[in-house]
Amino acid sequence: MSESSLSRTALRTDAVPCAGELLGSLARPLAEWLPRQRWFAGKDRAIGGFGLLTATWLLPCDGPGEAPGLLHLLLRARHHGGDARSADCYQLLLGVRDAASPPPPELAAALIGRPDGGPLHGRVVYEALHDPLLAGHLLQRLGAPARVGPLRFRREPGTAVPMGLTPRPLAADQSNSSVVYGDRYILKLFRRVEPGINPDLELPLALARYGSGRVPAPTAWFEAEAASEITGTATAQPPGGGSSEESGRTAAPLTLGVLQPFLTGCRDGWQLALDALAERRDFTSEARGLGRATAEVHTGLAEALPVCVLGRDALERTAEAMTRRLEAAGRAVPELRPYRPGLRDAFRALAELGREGHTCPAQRVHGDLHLGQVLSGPGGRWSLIDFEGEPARPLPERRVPQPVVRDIAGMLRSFDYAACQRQPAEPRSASGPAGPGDDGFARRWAAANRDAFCAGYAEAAGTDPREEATLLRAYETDKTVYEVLYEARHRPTWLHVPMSAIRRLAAAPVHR
Ligand SMILES: Nc1ncnc2c1ncn2[C@@H]1O[C@H](COP(=O)(O)OP(=O)(O)O)[C@@H](O)[C@H]1O
Ligand SMILES: O=P(O)(O)O[C@H]1O[C@H](CO)[C@@H](O[C@H]2O[C@H](CO)[C@@H](O)[C@H](O)[C@H]2O)[C@H](O)[C@H]1O
Repeated sequence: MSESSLSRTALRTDAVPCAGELLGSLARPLAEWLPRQRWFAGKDRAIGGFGLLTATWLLPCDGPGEAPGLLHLLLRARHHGGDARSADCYQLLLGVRDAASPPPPELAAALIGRPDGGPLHGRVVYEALHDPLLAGHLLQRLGAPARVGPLRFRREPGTAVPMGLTPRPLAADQSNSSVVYGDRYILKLFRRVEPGINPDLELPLALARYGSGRVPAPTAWFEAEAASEITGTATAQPPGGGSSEESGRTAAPLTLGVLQPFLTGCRDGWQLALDALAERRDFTSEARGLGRATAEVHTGLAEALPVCVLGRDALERTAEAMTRRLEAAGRAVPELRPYRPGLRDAFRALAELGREGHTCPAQRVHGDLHLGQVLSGPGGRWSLIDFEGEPARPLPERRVPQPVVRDIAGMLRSFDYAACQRQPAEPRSASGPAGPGDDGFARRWAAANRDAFCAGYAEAAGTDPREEATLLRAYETDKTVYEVLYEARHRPTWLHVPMSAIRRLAAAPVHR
C-alpha cells in the first residue's frame, strides 16, 4: 500500500470485541504462515508487526464443539525496521474451530496454527477457502446483498447467485486466491488490498455494461466500506518484532472479492502456446485472433471509461517514470546494471517524441496482459481475464489511462517467454526454462506470432501498433524491466528469460 493511501485508511475494529487481544493471539502463527504464501509481497524482509484494520465474524464461532467460525480480517503487515506507512494491507479469511473438534485431515494443508492466549485460545485457525462449509457460506453472502460490520456484499442488478454449488479452491499459482463453485462461478479473493475500486472489478463491470462479450461479467462482489472516523487501533508484534502506531482516514472502499461466471472448456493462451511450440506447430492464426480480441476490448474500454491525450509533458513524465523504474530495478537486480545505458535510450526517445510535438491517446488498459490472462473457449474464441494490472504497482497508478501499446507490449513479451521454454525432446531443466537460443524454430515462432498479434490488432482497431515503433519500444523495455524484478523476486530460476530480452533491447539501436 502506498504511503498516502495507507495514512488515509481508518481502522475499523468495532466489528469484533477484544480486537487487540485477537490480533495478539494470531501474531505468532501469522508471522510464520504469511511469508510462505505466494501472494505475500514482503518475502525479502522479516515481518516487524501487524496492525488490524477490520475484523469481522462472517460466521460466529461460539463455543466448544460448535460448527466452524468464519473470521474476516484486513491487516497490515509491517516490515521489520519499517514504519506503519511502509506496511502492506492483506485480506485473510480464517476458519476457526475448537481444538477439541479440529479440522478434518483433508484440511491439514490449510492449517495456519493454534493461537496462544486471547479470544482464540484453544482454537485452530486455517485457510477458510479450503473448507467447503465456509467457502459455501461465502457464496451465500455474495448471493444476498447486505452489510456485515464494515463489509458490504453487492450483486449486479438482474443477476442471481445459485446456492449449493460445490466449492473447490483453485490450485493455480496465483497472485490472489480463487474458489470455483460447481464449475459455474469463480470467486477471486484479492490478497494485497488498497483503498479504491480494484480494476479487476471496475473494468470487467464497465465492459460488461457496455456489452462486450470478451470478458466474464462480474455477478457479485464484496468490499470494505470507507470509514469516516477513526474507531480504534490494535497492533501486535510477532516474536522479535518492534512496535507500530497507526491511524488515519479513508475515502474509498476496498474491493475484496469478485464473483464471475467460470468459463468452462477453456484453455489459457500460455498452455496453448506451449503445446504449439512443443509440437512445432504454427500459432499465428490464434495470435491474430488474440490481437483482434485485444483490440475489441480496448475499443470497449475507450467507449466505457474516460480517455485523454498525452502531450509533451505527459510523455516526458512517462519516460522519466520508466527511467526511475529501471534505476530501481538495477539497484535490486545486479545483473541488470550493465545494460542500463542501452535501455535508457528507449526512454530518451520517448521523451524526445513528446518534445517534437507528438501526442498519444491514452485510455484504461488491461495493464498486465500476457498469454496466461487469455482463455480460449469453444471455437477458439478468446476471452480476457485478470484486469488487476501489475500487482506490485500502487492501485492509483494502475487506474491511470495509458497508451494501448502497454498491453500490446505485454503480449509481445509473452510470445518471447513462451519461446524460452525447453522443447520436450530435450531433458527438462530443474532450474527453470531454457533460453530462446535453443533452436531457431522457437525464435522464428515468437517473431511470427508477435507479427500476427499486431496484424490482428490492426485489423480490428484500424491502427497498427508496429507503426508506433518508439512508443512500443519504450513500453516493451519497461515491461521487460518489470519482468526482471518480478522474476528476481518470485521465480529466480526464470530470471534469464527477461534478461535475454534485456540484452537484445540494450544492444539494438533505437530508430526514430
Ligand atoms: N472466469 C474464469 N473462467 C475460467 N477460469 C478462470 C476464470 N477466471 C480465472 N480463471 C482461472 O484462474 C486462474 C487465476 O485467475 P487470475 O484472475 O489470473 O488470478 P490472479 O490474479 O490471482 O493471478 C487463471 O489463470 C485461469 O486459469
Ligand atoms: O498472472 P499474474 O497477474 O499473477 O502476473 C504476474 O505473474 C506472471 C507469471 O505468472 C508474470 O508473467 C510473466 O510470465 C509469464 C509466463 O509465466 C509470461 O507469459 C509473461 O509474459 C511474463 O510477464 C507477470 O508479469 C506478473 O505480473
